[in-house]
Amino acid sequence: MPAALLDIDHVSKRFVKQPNIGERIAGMLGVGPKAETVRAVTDVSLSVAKGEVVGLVGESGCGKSTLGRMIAGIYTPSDGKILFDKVPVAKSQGRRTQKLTTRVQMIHQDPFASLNPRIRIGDTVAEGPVAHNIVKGRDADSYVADLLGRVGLDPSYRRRFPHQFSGGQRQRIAIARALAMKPDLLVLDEPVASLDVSIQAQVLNLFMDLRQDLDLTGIFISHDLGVVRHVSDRVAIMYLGRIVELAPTSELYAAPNHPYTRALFESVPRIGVGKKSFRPIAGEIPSPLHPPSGCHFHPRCPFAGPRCKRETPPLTGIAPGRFSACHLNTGGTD
Ligand SMILES: Nc1ncnc2c1ncn2[C@@H]1O[C@H](COP(=O)(O)OP(=O)(O)OP(=O)(O)O)[C@@H](O)[C@H]1O
Repeated sequence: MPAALLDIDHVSKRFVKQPNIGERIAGMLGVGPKAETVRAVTDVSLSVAKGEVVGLVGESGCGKSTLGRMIAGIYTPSDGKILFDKVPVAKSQGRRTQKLTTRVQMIHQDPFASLNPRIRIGDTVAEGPVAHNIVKGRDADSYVADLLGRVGLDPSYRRRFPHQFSGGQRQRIAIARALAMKPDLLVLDEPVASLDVSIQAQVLNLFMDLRQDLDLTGIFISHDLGVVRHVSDRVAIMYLGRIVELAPTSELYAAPNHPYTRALFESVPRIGVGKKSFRPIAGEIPSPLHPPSGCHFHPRCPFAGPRCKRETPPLTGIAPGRFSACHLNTGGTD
């Protein structure tokens, strides 16, 4: 196994959810809610090797974006640490870390929101690399023209404004802007979720080509199992802030182990198969304000026993390179 470029070590993130003004006044009178803690990410450990792409999958609210933002240095972990090339990634770590964060770039779901509508996209793409001395101001124009060509856009488009582009083109611009920083690691947060299916395929293929050409390392966040399968070497399945299964992509899709992973696969509708071929996962996702005891999935799990309510199963090796957090793999559920 090559040395890890990214090391996530027992990382958790909690947010304190403050009551709104009305609730605060009610709180002062002793009848309103108090500040509550959202456990967005809990005790996640993961190493990513250079050149590897790891997919993060899970239902809405399971903590994928929060983990991605911690990796990109946007959020600071509440506990644990994240090392990029052996140096901590966190805003609070000072100048060395700030410089480092240019090596980690994040691409978001909504490319329009991340592009300033009043700035020509050539200037948007050039802004970061000029500010960080990656390219000199006088060379910026040709640098941007080259990058646009690389992401499949006509170099002359650099004089246009964001509203003159389609969704797929904007996402290409967002990729060009991230690549302009010469990153070693890209965190892609639902990068194709807002695009039409045919455009999704184009953007995914572009990512795959760039990945090969530039030897990029990636964290690919998506709720879409099909998309993640296409781009990832390994996949981590998250449930309510924890990784419950981690495996090489082909092995995970051939034989998912964790009951949640299996339920997730069974809940995906497939083209050409009868309506009864998919089964939604039973019950609702519990609130991360009050996660269930033991295994967070136990209230929805068909195999849950008393041990699952009592003990949190650790992520345990079940085969070379495969990990799952389920008591069924370690002596049963009682
Ligand atoms: N800044 C914040 N303040 C308070 N709570 C937050 C904040 N950011 C995220 N959360 C909460 O943390 C939990 C995890 O959110 P997160 O966005 O990481 O999940 P996700 O898996 O990326 O979901 P989605 O796919 O819907 O974006 C959610 O309950 C969310 O409401």
